[in-house]
Amino acid sequence: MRSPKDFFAPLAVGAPDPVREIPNPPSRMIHFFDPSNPKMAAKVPDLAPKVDVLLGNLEDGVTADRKEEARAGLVRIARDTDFGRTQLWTRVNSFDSPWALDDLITLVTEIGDKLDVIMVPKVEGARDIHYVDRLLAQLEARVGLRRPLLVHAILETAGGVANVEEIAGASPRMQGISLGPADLAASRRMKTTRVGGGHPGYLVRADPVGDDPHAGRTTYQQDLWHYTVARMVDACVAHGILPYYGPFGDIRDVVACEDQFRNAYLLGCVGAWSLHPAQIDIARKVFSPAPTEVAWARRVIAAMGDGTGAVMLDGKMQDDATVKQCRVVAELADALAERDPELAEAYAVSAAATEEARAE
Ligand SMILES: CC(=O)SCCNC(=O)CCNC(=O)[C@H](O)C(C)(C)COP(=O)(O)OP(=O)(O)OC[C@H]1O[C@@H](n2cnc3c(N)ncnc32)[C@H](O)[C@@H]1OP(=O)(O)O
Ligand SMILES: O=CC(=O)O
Ligand SMILES: [Mg+2]
Repeated sequence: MRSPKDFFAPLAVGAPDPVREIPNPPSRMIHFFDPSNPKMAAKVPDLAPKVDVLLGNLEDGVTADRKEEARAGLVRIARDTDFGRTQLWTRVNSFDSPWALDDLITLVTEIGDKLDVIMVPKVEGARDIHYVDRLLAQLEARVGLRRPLLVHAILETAGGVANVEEIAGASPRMQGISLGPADLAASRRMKTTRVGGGHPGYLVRADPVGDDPHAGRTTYQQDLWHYTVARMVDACVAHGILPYYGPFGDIRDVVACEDQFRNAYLLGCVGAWSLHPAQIDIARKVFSPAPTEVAWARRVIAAMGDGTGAVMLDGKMQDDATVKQCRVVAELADALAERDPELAEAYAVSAAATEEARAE
């Protein structure tokens, strides 16, 4: 275990000081693109202003014979594109692969100043984070980076889930964790071939009425990922880092995608991956609180004055705890409004409408 006293000392001479607080700009959608795919690469400049995070993916989804091209493509794109306020992330290959070492060396030395976060797949435990932590410090020192790169782990092995708390707290570089339901299903030997979402066979059934065990028994499909997402959220929040839902593979099923993203949002996740342009607006909608929720949160905050005691609002009890719940929503809305003029307008309109309703 690393001593708390030296947790914030650089791991290489000349590397930048580690961050003490994880930056939390909007990251509602982490949009994946394959830098070796010319069609996707051509869309990056147009996509940049529409997404919170663009991620150049080098791992699964990129064929083995295009790994080098993907790496070189990402270097080119990072140098040639104005990303504005949009963050640039990458997902490197897994540490047991023949490509990971060159991914890290090339990307940090060539475009380390452009990258915000390095996503690491198939993290099994703190040992994987310690490895990348030291290596990044050495590379940062070599090229003289002044800002440390942050690390994001994918939770996609049974071992990783068993060790999720130690992963979340393994380094001051830890920015967040995403659920990886495809690899995790394989690792656990779950019998689903879907990428995220529920399964018609995983259900609860209402009790029988009368003697017929088949008649009138409604079933409800369940979320296969509930336990893991909840566990991941607790591990992340306990360590001051950010939880994300990962991929939803049925691109055409925009309804189920929205439901899966919303489950994650309600449980505490700050964003999800978008694999296709069609999923960008779903994530924006789901991970931005609805104007009515924001208006309600602001009403509770206003009614609670200094935030202590108990009051009744529209028949609902409010107290010190509910005002904290409402601050989560209101603070998220303020942060998003700062970035997104459309949302700023929607939240301002809802605030004005609430004021009017109260005055009447
Ligand atoms: C389990 C995991 O690890 S998930 C993460 C790894 N996987 C990925 O990153 C997958 C990323 N996404 C993709 O590869 C693609 O979206 C696919 C394969 C799912 C579907 O691709 P297509 O069959 O081309 O979809 P579709 O025909 O609807 O695409 C429409 C257009 O959007 C483009 N497009 C598709 N996905 C993306 C994307 N992620 N980013 C930018 N552009 C995209 C296509 O190139 C196509 O361009 P065109 O109009 O110039 O021809
Ligand atoms: O990498 C993501 C996954 O679901 O696997
Ligand atoms: Mg995976």
